[in-house]
Amino acid sequence: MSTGIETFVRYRRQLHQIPEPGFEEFETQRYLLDRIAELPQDRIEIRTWRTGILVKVQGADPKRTFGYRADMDGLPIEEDTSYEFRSKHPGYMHACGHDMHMAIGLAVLSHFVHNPINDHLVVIFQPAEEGPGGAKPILASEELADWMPDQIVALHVAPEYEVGTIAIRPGILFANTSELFIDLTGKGGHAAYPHRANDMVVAAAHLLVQLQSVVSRNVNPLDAAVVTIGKIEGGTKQNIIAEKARLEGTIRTLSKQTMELVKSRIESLVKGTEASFECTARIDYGSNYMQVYNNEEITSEFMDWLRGSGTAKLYECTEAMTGEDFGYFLENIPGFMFWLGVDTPYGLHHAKLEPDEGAMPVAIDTVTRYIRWKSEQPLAGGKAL
Ligand SMILES: CC(=O)N[C@@H](CCC[C@H](N)C(=O)O)C(=O)O
Repeated sequence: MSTGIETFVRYRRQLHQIPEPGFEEFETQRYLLDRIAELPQDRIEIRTWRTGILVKVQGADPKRTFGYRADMDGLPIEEDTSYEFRSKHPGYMHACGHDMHMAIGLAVLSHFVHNPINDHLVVIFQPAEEGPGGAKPILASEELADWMPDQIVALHVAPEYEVGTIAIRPGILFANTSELFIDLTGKGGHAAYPHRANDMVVAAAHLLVQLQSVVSRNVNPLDAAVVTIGKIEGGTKQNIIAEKARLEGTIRTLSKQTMELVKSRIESLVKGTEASFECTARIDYGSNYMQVYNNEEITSEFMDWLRGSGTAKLYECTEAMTGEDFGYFLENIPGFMFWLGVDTPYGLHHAKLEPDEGAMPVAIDTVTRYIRWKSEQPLAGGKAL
């Protein structure tokens, strides 16, 4: 593996071409293992966990372990970028920057293999961030147990910030999330005999509108919550009354209490739908993600370091209603996540997302210099950080 930025930009483009769903990142895993095999092997150990990869770089005189985490999965989006290196997997796209997160991970790994520090480094390539969530099970895995970092860092591309900007805040950065799947079952029938059927397309339409009242009428306006239904399905043909309908969405809140309130209101509305439309309903909350809570002390220290380092312009941002299963890492390991400005008019999860690759050297420089600096700080009173 050569070490110039053009190498990692090339890797990002190659990864961009092979987006895969969560826990099916087989080609991605193979690609990363091939790149990791090109590194000098004498100071690294490699483990796989499902479709993920853990790589440990041995420190010269280790007292602690630093971690960098990159997510690996793509999204079910038909790409509509102007790239020559568009996705080769029909219907799938890296529309959340995970291709860049992984390429930056390879660069961080390569940097510390070639330029050792005293402490250990573990780079974690984690599957299934978009769902159902790889962070929680990888944290519980045997493969990570004896390599558990003492401090961990991750980043996420941010279309709304200029290249050269890092946005972060101590404390909560991203929301608590819960997926939401509602299945309605009524009685299908002939389109011309509505009185003999219970139409689940109509029931779903009413429920969809009622769900909009949860945030606007049940959540304190000074609190924050989102209920988004991103997909709705129902029926089989234009002249058949639909027996079944399904709503798929996500709930976001900045506190666990609000998550409970939102879920209990949704459950009441769904019960009401059963009564009103004489149907049965089933709610499935899919996967839930812990909020991303940046360790206040370490994040403030990083922000002070960043102001002095000049590797990027610091912006202290507000919380976002995005979700990230990196929250589970931060529940267990002190550390932080930051937004990396990639300056593009289209947002995350958009078919035209084209993050500016000029952000890659900013991230690589910041992460490697920060970890090196942190590793050189004396340990106070036997503490790991
Ligand atoms: C950074 C980002 O976009 N993350 C995703 C995480 C999705 C979690 C889960 N599948 C859900 O939809 O609740 C996001 O949509 O924020």
